[in-house]
Amino acid sequence: MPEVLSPTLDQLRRCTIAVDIGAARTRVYLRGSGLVVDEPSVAAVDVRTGALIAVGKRAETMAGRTPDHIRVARPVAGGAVVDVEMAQRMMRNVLGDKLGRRWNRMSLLRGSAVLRAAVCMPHGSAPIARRAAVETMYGLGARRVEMVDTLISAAVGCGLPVEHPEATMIVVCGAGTTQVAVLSLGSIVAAESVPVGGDAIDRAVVEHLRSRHELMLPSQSVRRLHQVLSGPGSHATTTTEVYGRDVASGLARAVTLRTADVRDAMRTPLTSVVDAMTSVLRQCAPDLVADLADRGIMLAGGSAHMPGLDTMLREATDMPVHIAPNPDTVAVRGLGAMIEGRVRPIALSPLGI
Ligand SMILES: Nc1ncnc2c1ncn2[C@@H]1O[C@H](COP(=O)(O)OP(=O)(O)OP(=O)(O)O)[C@@H](O)[C@H]1O
Repeated sequence: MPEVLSPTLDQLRRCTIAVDIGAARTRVYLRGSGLVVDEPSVAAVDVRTGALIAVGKRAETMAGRTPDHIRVARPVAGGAVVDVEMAQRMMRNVLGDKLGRRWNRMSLLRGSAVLRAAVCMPHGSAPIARRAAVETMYGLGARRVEMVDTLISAAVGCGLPVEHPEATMIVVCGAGTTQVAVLSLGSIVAAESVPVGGDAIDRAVVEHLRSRHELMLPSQSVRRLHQVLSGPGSHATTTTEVYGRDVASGLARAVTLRTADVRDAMRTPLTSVVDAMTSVLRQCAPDLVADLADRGIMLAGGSAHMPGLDTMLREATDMPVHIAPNPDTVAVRGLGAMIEGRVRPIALSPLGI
């Protein structure tokens, strides 16, 4: 059971940067400066020369539109860096000189001092995933890497009172993974991680259109569809027209979709998220579950922005669901708070003294 507020807080305070390398976005917090990088985890490479053509937002816009000699690579998948070299090149590029001057100045000031980085890792990461994260950071000049469970840094980033004896529940729904935890007294009481996130929910909507309406929807259109159909003020009967390519003829065609259709499509991947939530609750003592019934669940991660997701989780669990402020950056901001020393260590007096 990982400790939230443990002696490693001292080690974290010695870190210069806090990093969250996600399947969708890479975020870097620099001590003393705040969030300096929040870019898509994407790199475009010329396969003939191996040269990097674009990274981040510019590379992401190229996806699906490139000629044969350009490959759009995503070096992070399923909560782990799957291509260390590409991740290093991408990060070096998105960081530019944001880190360089300061990182170099610090190494001069400290002589041979060890440059430390803090990285948040998805709950239950395999050793190979941890190794890949460490190697990625070594390639950027770090000489020591401290790892923190994403659920813990996200809870801190949401401002949840994790060190108190009452239970708090957090659901971090990212692009490829959803992590769920109940925390109390600075520790994770129970947690689960499922390989389902916003991307799987989007894919379910695209698949619904393909199988029910024989329409291929461009992936960029899914977000607009969510906003129109599941946003504030929409009802089950609200409709919108979506354009795509007819599966058989290949020609452009429109279909009319209802909010209820989109929600039905989202429900299938969400079943695993709800199962993970109920499994975590089952592992908790009744007193903790009673706390949660009052306080509710904090929803974080980029997919918390998805209109209607909070309502669907509320309906499925019968518990209040609150969306964290700036939910997509909570993990890196929580880690940032730790490296800045803004997180108080837990102080428990030994019994009988
Ligand atoms: N406004 C929005 N509406 C709908 N979905 C959104 C919105 N903003 C972000 N998302 C979704 O959030 C996901 C990205 O979330 P986040 O940035 O937390 O991912 P990540 O940390 O890189 O991923 P992971 O934790 O799985 O490695 C994507 O699936 C994206 O489609």
